[in-house]
Amino acid sequence: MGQKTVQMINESDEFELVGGYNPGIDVAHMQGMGLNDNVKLFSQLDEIETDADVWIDFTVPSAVFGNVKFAIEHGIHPVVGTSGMKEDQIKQLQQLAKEKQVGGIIAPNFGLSAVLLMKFAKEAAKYLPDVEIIEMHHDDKLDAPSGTALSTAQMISEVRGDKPAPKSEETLPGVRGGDYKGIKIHSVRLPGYVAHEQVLFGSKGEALTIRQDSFDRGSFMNGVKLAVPAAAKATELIVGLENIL
Ligand SMILES: NC(=O)C1=CN([C@@H]2O[C@H](COP(=O)(O)OP(=O)(O)OC[C@H]3O[C@@H](n4cnc5c(N)ncnc54)[C@H](OP(=O)(O)O)[C@@H]3O)[C@@H](O)[C@H]2O)C=CC1
Ligand SMILES: O=C(O)C1=N[C@H](C(=O)O)C[C@H](O)C1
Repeated sequence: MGQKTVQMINESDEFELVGGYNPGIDVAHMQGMGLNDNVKLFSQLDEIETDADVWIDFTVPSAVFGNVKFAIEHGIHPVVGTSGMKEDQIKQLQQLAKEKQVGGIIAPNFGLSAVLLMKFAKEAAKYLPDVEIIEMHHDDKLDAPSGTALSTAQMISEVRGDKPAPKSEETLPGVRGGDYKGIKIHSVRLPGYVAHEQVLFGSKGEALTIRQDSFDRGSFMNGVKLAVPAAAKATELIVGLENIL
């Protein structure tokens, strides 16, 4: 995603890349990404000195909270794609953003198909409250469930409330998947996959399946392009791309 972001910025007339950060910085690799000579590279958070307006974070679940906190504290508006942040961490960052008046955007998914899937699933759950989610990703993904699946479950539970999933004895532990307020989430990790999600609704005598597929990681950049100017003028930390579309 870092490479796609650099490519998108280099091709844009609106944005300029002024810096890059990676604690395990590999200069040769970064040079291969087509960075200009005036792009400053940093390998330690506390060494970052920049007049950047926006911080785009596609990193790892263990680092994202610290990165975004640093950005807000230094007046840089965050655009966050990294998954795996806990609800209380997001709340803390929202509070900090409010105090500092440095807003930004956290988007579990920057792909339009995924944003629409979440909206449609929330609508469907009003009428079809029995639902399970299957998310499918490449086998390098560090976290499970995906941020998108968790966000889908959160949006569905806003309209249907808590509803326990049917009880069944697991003769193979974990076989019924994770449980978010009664919504079962199943995470598939396979080579060849990119990012995909299905939301399955069941009812008496009928069913509805909503599916989205991200086949190319460049597709997430459409959402990032929209998020950057919106984040730069935001005074609070917005969660969900749908809130700026
Ligand atoms: N919201 C969205 O639309 C999307 C979100 N994502 C999410 O974005 C994140 C990144 O995905 P992806 O690019 O596939 O993952 P990768 O593992 O390919 O890239 C993560 C990068 O973060 C670097 N990194 C590791 N630790 C830190 C740190 N402490 N601070 C800064 N950088 C660090 C890694 O460097 P090194 O290799 O040297 O360890 C690596 O370059 C994931 O959480 C993923 O779920 C992905 C796609 C779309
Ligand atoms: O790791 C990925 O690839 C993706 N991560 C995000 C998530 O956890 O939902 C978004 C998209 O699914 C791709």
